Amino acid sequence: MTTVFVSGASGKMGRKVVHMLQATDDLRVVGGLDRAASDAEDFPIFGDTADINVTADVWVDFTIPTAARKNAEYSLAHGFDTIIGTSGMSNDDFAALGKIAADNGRKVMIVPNFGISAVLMMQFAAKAAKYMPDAEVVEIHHSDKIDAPSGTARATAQAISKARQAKPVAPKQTDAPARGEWIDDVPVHALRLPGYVAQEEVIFGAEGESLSISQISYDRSSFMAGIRLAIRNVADLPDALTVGLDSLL
Ligand SMILES: NC(=O)C1=CN([C@@H]2O[C@H](COP(=O)(O)OP(=O)(O)OC[C@H]3O[C@@H](n4cnc5c(N)ncnc54)[C@H](OP(=O)(O)O)[C@@H]3O)[C@@H](O)[C@H]2O)C=CC1
Ligand SMILES: O=C(O)C1=N[C@H](C(=O)O)C[C@H](O)C1
Repeated sequence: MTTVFVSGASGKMGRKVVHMLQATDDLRVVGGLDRAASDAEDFPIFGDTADINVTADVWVDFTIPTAARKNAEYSLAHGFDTIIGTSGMSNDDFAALGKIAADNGRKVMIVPNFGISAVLMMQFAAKAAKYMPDAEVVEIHHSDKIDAPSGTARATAQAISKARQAKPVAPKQTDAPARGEWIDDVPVHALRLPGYVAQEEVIFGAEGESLSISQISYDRSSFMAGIRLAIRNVADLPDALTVGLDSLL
């Protein structure tokens, strides 16, 4: 039995993760953290890390960018292998948490997207970028998402940039807001609309042809299999810091 602590337990993802854990035989939720403490569940939800009086094998965080790093600094120093789904952290945050994990003999896994369609989309986009360096990313999310662009879009842009073997031929970065945010020399466009959950399209252009790779999460259930996989395997990862789900697939 693997015990799990859910940070952001009262949020949209946190509640879904709790239900998934309660329905999974080898996983058990033993505590949660959110902005407001609660005893409405059959496990305690604490309102502050200072109040936490339970421990668990794995800490899972779905909160907000400004809270996720602080929460993980606590969890890694208090014996929890830690999985972060929260988006919006910087590469400096990733490196700092990797060091804290290593110093404490723990593992930290930071996963921009737990959905298999999104993981495959990023892999396919990296493969295409080798041959088609000109690409733009368009992501659409629900209207209460606070960070933009999404963590998935950032990771996609970074993967495209890393895989390129030639420079893009399209015009370079300009200050025109309509051209999006350039991440590692890849323009990224973020839309926020009611009715959507999460989706992304990567559009490649080359002389006389184009390629489009897209994925859609219609429901947050799309993330649960990836989260289960991460919880079951985080302790056995070879490195203190792992980014993405790819190494577990
Ligand atoms: N990697 C992936 O596959 C996925 C990642 N995400 C990411 O997960 C994160 C959460 O998304 P979502 O559930 O939709 O967001 P929600 O706003 O629904 O949930 C976030 C929860 O965190 C709580 N919270 C805020 N500050 C703290 C804190 N300091 N400590 C503990 N809890 C806190 C919020 O409380 P309050 O409401 O009171 O502020 C809220 O209950 C986002 O960054 C999102 O991008 C989402 C889906 C998939
Ligand atoms: O906020 C969300 O909902 C999501 N956030 C993640 C991101 O920023 O990429 C993952 C997924 O897109 C859902």
